[in-house]
Amino acid sequence: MSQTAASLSVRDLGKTYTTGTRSVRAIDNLNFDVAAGELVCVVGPSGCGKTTLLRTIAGLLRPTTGELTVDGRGVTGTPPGTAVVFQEYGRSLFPWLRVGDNVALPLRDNSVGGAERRTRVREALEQVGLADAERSYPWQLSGGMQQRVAIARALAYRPRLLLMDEPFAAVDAQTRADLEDLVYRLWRDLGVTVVFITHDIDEAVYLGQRVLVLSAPPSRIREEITVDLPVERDQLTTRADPRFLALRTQIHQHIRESGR
Ligand SMILES: Nc1ncnc2c1ncn2[C@@H]1O[C@H](COP(=O)(O)OP(=O)(O)OP(=O)(O)O)[C@@H](O)[C@H]1O
Repeated sequence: MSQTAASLSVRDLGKTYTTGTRSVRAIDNLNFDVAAGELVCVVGPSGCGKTTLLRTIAGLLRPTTGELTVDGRGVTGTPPGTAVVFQEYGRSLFPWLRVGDNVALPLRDNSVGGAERRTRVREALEQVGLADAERSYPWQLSGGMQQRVAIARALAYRPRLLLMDEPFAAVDAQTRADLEDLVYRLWRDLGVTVVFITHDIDEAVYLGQRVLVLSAPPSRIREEITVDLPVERDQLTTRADPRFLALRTQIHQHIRESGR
C-alpha cells in the first residue's frame, strides 16, 4: 500500500473556548510546519492545549485565529486525506459492529466499492497483526488489540495525514511499547505524515523525527527539537542510547520551565 504524504503548515493558529461570559485561551499564535512524510511529536505540560491543537488541525474545532495549509492550499474543516486515532478506543469503536465493519466504516461514504473495501480492510488488519480478528466484536479483544483496530481503520482509509491524540495513554507498558513499534514501522513502510500528541516525553523521543514542545496556555511553541537518533530504533538499544537520554532530559527541562 502506498500513498502520497501531505505537508502541513500551521500559521498564527489560536483557539479560545467561549462558554457564556467565560473564555479560555487554549492556544495562541502557533506556527510550525510538518514536511510530507515526517513524524512529528507534540509534548507539553498538562492542559497546555495539545488536544485542542490536534482537534483544530483535524477540523473538529474551528480555529479562532490563523490558518492551516495542506500542500500549500488553505483548508477549512478536515484536511482531505486525514485520519485521526484517539486515546479512547473504547469510544471510537462501535461495540455492535464486528472488527471488519468497524474498519470499513470510513470507507462507506468515500465511494470505495465493495470488493476494494474488503481488500483494504483485510490489508489494514494484516498490517496491524489482526488478520484473524475480522469477525470478532471489539469487546472480545484486549485494549491493545482494540487500539490496533482503531489504527487499522485509519490505515484502511489510506490517509495522507495521520493525527494521533495520546493513542497509547490507556494501555499497559508492554502493550504500549508494542504499539509504538507498530506505528513506527507503519510510518516507515507507508511514508505517511504523522502528527503524534503525547504527554510521554520518552515516547516522543523514541518515535519522533522532531519534537515540538508547547508552553503552558495560552500555548505557543516553546522549543522545536530535532531527534538526531538513528532511524533504526528499538526499545532496548534506542532508549539506552546516551543521545536519547540527553534529548529526554532537555525536553523535561523545557516542560518544567514552561509549566511554571
Ligand atoms: N470544550 C472546552 N471548553 C472550554 N475550555 C476547554 C475545552 N476543552 C479544553 N479546554 C481548556 O483548554 C485548555 C487546553 O486543554 P487541552 O485538553 O487541549 O490540553 P491538553 O494539553 O490536551 O491536556 P492534557 O495534557 O491534560 O491532556 C485547558 O485549559 C482546558 O481546560
